[in-house]
Amino acid sequence: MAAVTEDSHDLTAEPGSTTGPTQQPLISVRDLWMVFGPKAAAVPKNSDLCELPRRELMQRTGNTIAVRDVSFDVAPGEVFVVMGLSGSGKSTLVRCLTRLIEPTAGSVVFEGENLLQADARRLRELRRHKFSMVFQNFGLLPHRRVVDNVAYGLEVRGAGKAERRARALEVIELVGLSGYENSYPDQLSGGMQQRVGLARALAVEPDLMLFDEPFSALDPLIRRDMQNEVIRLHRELGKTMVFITHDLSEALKLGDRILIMRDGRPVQIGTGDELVGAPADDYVRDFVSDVPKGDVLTLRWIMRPVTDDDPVDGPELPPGTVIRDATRVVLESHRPVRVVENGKLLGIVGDEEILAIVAGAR
Ligand SMILES: Nc1ncnc2c1ncn2[C@@H]1O[C@H](COP(=O)(O)OP(=O)(O)OP(=O)(O)O)[C@@H](O)[C@H]1O
Repeated sequence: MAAVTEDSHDLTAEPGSTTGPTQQPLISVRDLWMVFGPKAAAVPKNSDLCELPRRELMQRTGNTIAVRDVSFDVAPGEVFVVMGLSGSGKSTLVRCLTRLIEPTAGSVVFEGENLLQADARRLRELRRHKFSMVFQNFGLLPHRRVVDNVAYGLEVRGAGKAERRARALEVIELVGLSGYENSYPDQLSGGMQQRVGLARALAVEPDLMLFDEPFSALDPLIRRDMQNEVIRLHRELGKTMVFITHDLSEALKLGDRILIMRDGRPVQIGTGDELVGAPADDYVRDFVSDVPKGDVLTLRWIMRPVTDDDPVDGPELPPGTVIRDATRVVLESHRPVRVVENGKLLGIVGDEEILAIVAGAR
């Protein structure tokens, strides 16, 4: 796993890993900077200023670097999570994707189009037809019934009343809110209000859904329900999602890949098992230290090469099997499990490898 170096933007996993979009990306971000303050554009070009600690840069120039040289691709249908502590630049980064905040430098290419060159009219069109956002504070219109909140994006787009209502009722059912069409937001619990937020975002059939810490304000149990809801909707609809969170367990649960940010910098991009199995630096290592490894890592991470002494007639499992799910098979078998991909024997896993993880030795 490559850590960030001054001359390297490759934060993805090493060859042979399972990650990284292989098809044409839906959205492609390159060398993106967002600097707040006077003469912001000068900052990315000035390596001395870029290296200053936050406070000093502010004192000397009045600028804050919120997003610092970030590059990544999101594949169609992927759930891409941006994770980091408060102030790490997550919200700014995601707002730059649709130019709700105007980036200082870099490029954002969406479906082959450089969004930084789009004029105001084209941007409006894209925001109405291609993107939708789910916010932490729900962002519902208090004086509108659920059905009218959900239909809002279609109304802005100029859809007729009957069409709007039909589509709104369809997505209200999809998010499990049938029966509440005529309620007002303040008659609903937080979780239900966020379901309305989800329905409103889905109603416009966007190509890209952006989630800005949508569940942070919810109680833990409701939050878990809503995470499962997003997983279900993603499975059913296959939408591409960019999801911001500061919660690692949420990131691991939802993300196909996760970008970890620190002080505006990208620290590592990878699947959950890559972050846990090969953290790029001490910061990521610290972040993932409490994650139960057996719940995240797969057999690929613990298999050992086959030697002449190893019996090779044990049960067979694919390398992507999560260790937790393989534990019983391995421990119950008298022979090591063979890790096989496309008919090829990659390695074997025996009791020792499993127990080392369960006992926290690896
Ligand atoms: N409009 C602004 N003007 C000046 N500085 C800003 C502005 N918006 C954000 N910042 C600064 O940019 C940095 C990144 O902020 P951002 O809100 O993107 O972080 P975040 O990771 O989303 O944090 P949080 O989870 O608290 O929202 C912070 O130092 C913040 O103070």
